[in-house]
Amino acid sequence: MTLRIDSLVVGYGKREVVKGATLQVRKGELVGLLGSNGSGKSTLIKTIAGINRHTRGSITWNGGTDLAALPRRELAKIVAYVPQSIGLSFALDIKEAVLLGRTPYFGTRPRDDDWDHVEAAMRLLGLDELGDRAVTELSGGQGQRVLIARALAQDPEILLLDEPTSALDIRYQWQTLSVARAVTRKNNVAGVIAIHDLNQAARFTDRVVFLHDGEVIADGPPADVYSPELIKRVYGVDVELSAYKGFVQVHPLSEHAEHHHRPAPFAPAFTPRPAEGRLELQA
Ligand SMILES: Nc1ncnc2c1ncn2[C@@H]1O[C@H](COP(=O)(O)OP(=O)(O)OP(=O)(O)O)[C@@H](O)[C@H]1O
Repeated sequence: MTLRIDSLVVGYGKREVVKGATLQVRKGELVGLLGSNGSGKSTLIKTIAGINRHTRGSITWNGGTDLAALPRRELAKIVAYVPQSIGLSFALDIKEAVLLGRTPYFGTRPRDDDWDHVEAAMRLLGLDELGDRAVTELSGGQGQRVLIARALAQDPEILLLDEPTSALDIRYQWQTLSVARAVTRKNNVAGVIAIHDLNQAARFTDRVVFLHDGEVIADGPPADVYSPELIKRVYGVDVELSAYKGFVQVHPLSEHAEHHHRPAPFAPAFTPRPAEGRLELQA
């Protein structure tokens, strides 16, 4: 019951971007994919989703199903993918857009069961409040929530989220990450989320995998994996770690932040006046 990615190589033209990545995601687990801009996170996620093709290695599910060899409709019953960018250009209302997630399951017409999935997904993402607006009229964050609802309506076994919270305000960031966390656990889904916020990754994921220049350089629970050395290597930033309610948290150290940690320079409250042979307090 595992998504296995073995020695995966993916490139654009002759340029390799994912360079032999190996990782696994078990059912019920949410894995955070971390790494600097351009490290290969989206490329890896799109390859699992069947959008990019790998040149070497393998992607298997449940001990042997080669995901890259599945017909598109069969793949869509297993894998749901939420892209980084919005791109909702069809003249559909919200409900119809979420219903697109059910197309692998019905023939010409959706059944009651399909609508049940649509309504449940809309409720989870707070979309029922938005009524029957056209998706082209939604804000960036509302559109992002429609895409996530569409992926959940798909009732996948593998859920791939590429920076799903980048356009969301803090309320919906937390709601979306909580939903991703809950859905992977409750529905026994293998979840992968590319995410930039190290603190949210620590809060919501079971495990983090760091990609660095297309290679996996760390893999494990955030509290075990995060270290100032690793973060310096990946992002070139000096950080300090702390614990908050049992979660590891990362604090970048700027010149300014370091200044606050230093004791104030010693300033005597009085000045000796040797000429007069005694000490006087300064006013
Ligand atoms: N369609 C493409 N054609 C050519 N090169 C691409 C394409 N998409 C991505 N790349 C290159 O592949 C590398 C990895 O990009 P990718 O989008 O996978 O990184 P990422 O880790 O998701 O980055 P970010 O954090 O900025 O989203 C980058 O150098 C990028 O320029």
